[in-house]
Amino acid sequence: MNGLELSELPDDSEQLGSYVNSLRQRALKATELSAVGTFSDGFLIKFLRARDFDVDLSLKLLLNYQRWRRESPEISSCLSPSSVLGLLNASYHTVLPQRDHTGSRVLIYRIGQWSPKDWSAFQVFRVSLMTSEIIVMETETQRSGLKAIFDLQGWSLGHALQITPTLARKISSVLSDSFPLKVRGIHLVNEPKFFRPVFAMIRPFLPDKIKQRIHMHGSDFHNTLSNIFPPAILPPEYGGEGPGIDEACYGWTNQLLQSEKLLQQIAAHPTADIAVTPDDLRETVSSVQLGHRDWIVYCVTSTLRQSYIIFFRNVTCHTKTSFFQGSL
Ligand SMILES: Cc1c(C)c2c(c(C)c1O)CC[C@@](C)(CCC[C@H](C)CCC[C@H](C)CCCC(C)C)O2
Repeated sequence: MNGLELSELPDDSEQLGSYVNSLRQRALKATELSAVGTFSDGFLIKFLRARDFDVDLSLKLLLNYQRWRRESPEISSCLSPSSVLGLLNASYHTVLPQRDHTGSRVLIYRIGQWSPKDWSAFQVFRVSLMTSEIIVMETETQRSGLKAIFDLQGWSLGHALQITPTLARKISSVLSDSFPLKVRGIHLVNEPKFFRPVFAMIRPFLPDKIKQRIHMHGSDFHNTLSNIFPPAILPPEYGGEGPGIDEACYGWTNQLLQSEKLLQQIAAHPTADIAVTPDDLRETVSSVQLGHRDWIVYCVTSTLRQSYIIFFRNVTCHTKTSFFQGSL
């Protein structure tokens, strides 16, 4: 089976097991000296899918991801959507509700809505990292990657001064080999002439493959964008017939806010499965009792938006009702 066929298989299929185990062994060897304890299957599969199940390349990506996070605590240690709520409420960013015709997620960033007086480039970068961590949990996004539209209308000296050479390096790293997402296209629109010097800092560090995927559309982008993306999914502001940009931004802001806890866990334990506490469960037992005999099996979707099957044996009425108080 080739990488693309493997990528189509679900996370729990047997054929993936040997790839997951060999990446885990090599990652544990390579990170022996650091404090990383375990790697969950789900964590490793993201890196395998991102590199079409080439274990060498997946390992390299995984180590780069760890290094990037270690070297960028100013960005990666605080993944809290509520800490950048002002930016989100200004309609700076959205992930469109619908994928494009190839299955890619479509992201929009509107630089003009970022006031550089109020928000540092680190905070702005965190928005991208939060979105990336959320969408990379989706199997379909692991397979089909993302496309981003950057609207540079309103790009000013104040913005440019925030993009230091160090930050430019960090931008090129996440775009090339430090995050397990396939970048399928970057579309710049409304880019002014004086964006060029900033782009010139980022470009030299990008591999050819990514360079070729960056397109400059200028201010006459309505037609060109709607040739690339199905018009039905794009907001009218970008030449489509989908929901308006403010509505789309509002929708994604809510998704991010709902993921606050999940992002906190990713910032603290990026390599582990998401841990669930009784508190997470108590709020949202949307469950069915599947089994009987001495086992009681519940299927639970937690506030962290992951599903769990929970097995109980010999449950007394008391523990059951207190654990699921008010929810069943
Ligand atoms: C995983 C991942 C991350 C984390 C990511 C992006 C993409 C495509 C990813 O796949 C794109 C945006 C970026 C690099 C954050 C950028 C934050 C800065 C502060 C925005 C300033 C504006 C840039 C000067 C505009 C041009 C950038 C393009 C050439 C990418 O974060």
